[in-house]
Amino acid sequence: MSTAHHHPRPESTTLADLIGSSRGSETPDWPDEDFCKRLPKIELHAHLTGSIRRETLGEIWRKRKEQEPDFDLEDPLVAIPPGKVDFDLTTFFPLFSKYTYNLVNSEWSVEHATRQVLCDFESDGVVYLELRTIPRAFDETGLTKEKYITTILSTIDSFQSETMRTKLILAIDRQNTKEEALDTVELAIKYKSEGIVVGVDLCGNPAAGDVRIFREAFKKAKQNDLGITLHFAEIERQPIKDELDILLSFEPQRLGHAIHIERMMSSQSHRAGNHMDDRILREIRQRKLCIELCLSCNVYAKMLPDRHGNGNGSFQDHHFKYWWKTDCPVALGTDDVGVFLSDLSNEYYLASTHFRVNKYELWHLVFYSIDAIFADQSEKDRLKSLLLAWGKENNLDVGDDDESVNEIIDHEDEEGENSTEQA
Ligand SMILES: CNc1ncnc2c1ncn2[C@@H]1O[C@H](COP(=O)(O)O)[C@@H](O)[C@H]1O
Repeated sequence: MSTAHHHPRPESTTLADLIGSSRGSETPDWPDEDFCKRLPKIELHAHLTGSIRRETLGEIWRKRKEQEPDFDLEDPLVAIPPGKVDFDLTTFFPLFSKYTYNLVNSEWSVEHATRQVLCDFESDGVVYLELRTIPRAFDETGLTKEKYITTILSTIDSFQSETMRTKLILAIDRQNTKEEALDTVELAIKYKSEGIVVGVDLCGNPAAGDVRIFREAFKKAKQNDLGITLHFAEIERQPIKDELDILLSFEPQRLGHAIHIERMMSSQSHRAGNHMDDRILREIRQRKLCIELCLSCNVYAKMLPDRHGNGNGSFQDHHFKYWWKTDCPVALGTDDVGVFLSDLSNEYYLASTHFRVNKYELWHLVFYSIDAIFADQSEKDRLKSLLLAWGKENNLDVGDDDESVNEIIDHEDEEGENSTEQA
């Protein structure tokens, strides 16, 4: 990757060396936590309900208890103990369906929780945020899907500032019906003109659902100029054989997680006879789709294949290692910071320490992902000038303008094709 040409990486051999050197004063190229916090960041993969702090759930729970002493949902401190992050895919989804959705189910609680989520992203140095949420109706409080969304939209609207701009993606749950998916797209179309709703996502339990039924919904989203991002290959065996082909036929600009598609990482699967399809990988790289990567989520939820033979995949096994050297933009994201307890600056710090990403390269990751946001050109321009100015102030060799940075990006594009094979 050409950025490495600008800033050769020291030949540290162990992670301990690397973490040590990144904190040492002799190697100013290595980011520390403060750098990662100050770096103006873009968050493109954050689920609203999964981003709610446990303390906030506690506040909502206590208020509810005051109003309804018979309210019998467990205290969040018991249901989701402080510090617990080891949810796997079988315990993770029920956390929402069995707990959070029974608590955050009224206009007040949705607004209160959304406000806290926005505050937290802003104070972590996020300058552009795309939150996503599945429109949900709550019969017990009479909150309709539309009211749920308009409550979030007005909270976002009242929070907009020069420091952080927020957009909203409406998500289709893999367990939705065809009609429910179409309704979600209709809602997105209806609110798009107000400027906050920018796209549609497909998420939910990756072991469930048949994505073929969503063809029409995504076609409609595309026709109406909504951005499309899809959770992709989160598990090794998709519920239907050609799921990944079908998802690519929805013409997404971005893919979330994109874990189980890389041949280089699947030698064990090869032996087991479920080898990944290089065609899918090539297609993604040819289209230069933006890959939204969530390190802590994937490690804590044990979603990564074990490549070092020491149990579940660790940070070093993360496919960030692969993607950040391709010409596909990589957008680091938190996924569910309320569950995995790692904020976006920490995700940058983790990437930097585990994969030897220097300050310039970290900055470049953000810069290169700007074109993958779903907002319009004026927002992209704002972010580019902000990043360029910040890079200069912090003595990064960012070039004089947007174009000189893009020259580096063009150079990377030429390298793209071959590395699929090397991989
Ligand atoms: C491994 N990571 C993930 N993979 C797939 N879907 C995920 C997810 N993390 C969260 N969600 C989806 O987002 C909902 C919570 O936010 P909202 O109520 O919509 O705001 C969850 O119910 C789940 O369907």
